[in-house]
Amino acid sequence: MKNCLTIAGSDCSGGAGIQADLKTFSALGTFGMSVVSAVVAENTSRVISIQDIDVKILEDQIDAVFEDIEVAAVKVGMLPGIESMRAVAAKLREYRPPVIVMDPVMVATGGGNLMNPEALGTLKKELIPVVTLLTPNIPEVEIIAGTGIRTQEDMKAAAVEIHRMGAQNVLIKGGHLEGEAYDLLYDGVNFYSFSAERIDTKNTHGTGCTLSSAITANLAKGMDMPSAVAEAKRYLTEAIRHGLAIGKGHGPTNHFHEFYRMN
Ligand SMILES: Nc1ncnc2c1ncn2[C@@H]1O[C@H](COP(=O)(O)OP(=O)(O)O)[C@@H](O)[C@H]1O
Ligand SMILES: Cc1ncc(COP(=O)(O)OP(=O)(O)O)c(N)n1
Repeated sequence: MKNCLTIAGSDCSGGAGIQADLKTFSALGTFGMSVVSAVVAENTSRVISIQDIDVKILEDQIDAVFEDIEVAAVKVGMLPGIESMRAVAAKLREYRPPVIVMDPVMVATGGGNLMNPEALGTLKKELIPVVTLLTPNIPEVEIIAGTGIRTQEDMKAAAVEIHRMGAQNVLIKGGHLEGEAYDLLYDGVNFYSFSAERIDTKNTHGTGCTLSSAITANLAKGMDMPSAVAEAKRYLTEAIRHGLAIGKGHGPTNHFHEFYRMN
């Protein structure tokens, strides 16, 4: 079995963050480990408060995993600010895991900033250049690339721009656009399109976390990038289709649906 590590925030309501990542790692047959970067008091409707994890214990958690266990792939999610970004970037440069997938989490679906906007420069300078794959949503692309995104051509231009910043691969998620659920992968040479039906549901809490951790697990298992993304999107689409109407706001994706009992 391959070992996957998530470095991300904790969502106490279980839909996003390390909780979504660990459920996804397990559902896809990998062993999941977690380094907590922040504790977020949030639910399906709102973010109440955030406690950043002290940098020393953040670094110690990463050391504890890497000094003892072989890590096939790392997923990086919420990093709340400059200090945590610098610490994680330094540890990733030190341990050089074979795969690093980063979801540059900025804002929760229910509203609420999960990244200090002042950390944007650090994200671009220290983290984007070390990742195997960056998976921004449309608002995140607009902030990182500094350009508005309306069309698939806009997505292509922004993917090229983010690749130039140092990400080996860029997957722009189109969930925030209208029409089919269209995502675009760029590997520096080729573009790959991934389309799925848009499911009519409000239960989409944790979709970005689920997709990036599913890609991480698939890469850990040895899939090439386009296959890892295609399979992860199949998994995610079913997890949304069978999403759970839990809570008063945006319910979470469901990791234990029939699709995975059959595969
Ligand atoms: N209603 C939906 N039906 C099917 N797929 C969706 C739906 N909403 C989002 N997706 C897909 O979920 C993934 C995450 O999308 P997005 O909402 O853009 O990111 P984030 O969750 O980070 O905001 C993408 O693959 C996107 O195409
Ligand atoms: C702790 C934590 N991390 C990440 C997110 C955002 O997750 P995402 O998968 O983008 O889902 P939405 O919340 O945007 O639906 C989070 N909310 N909490």
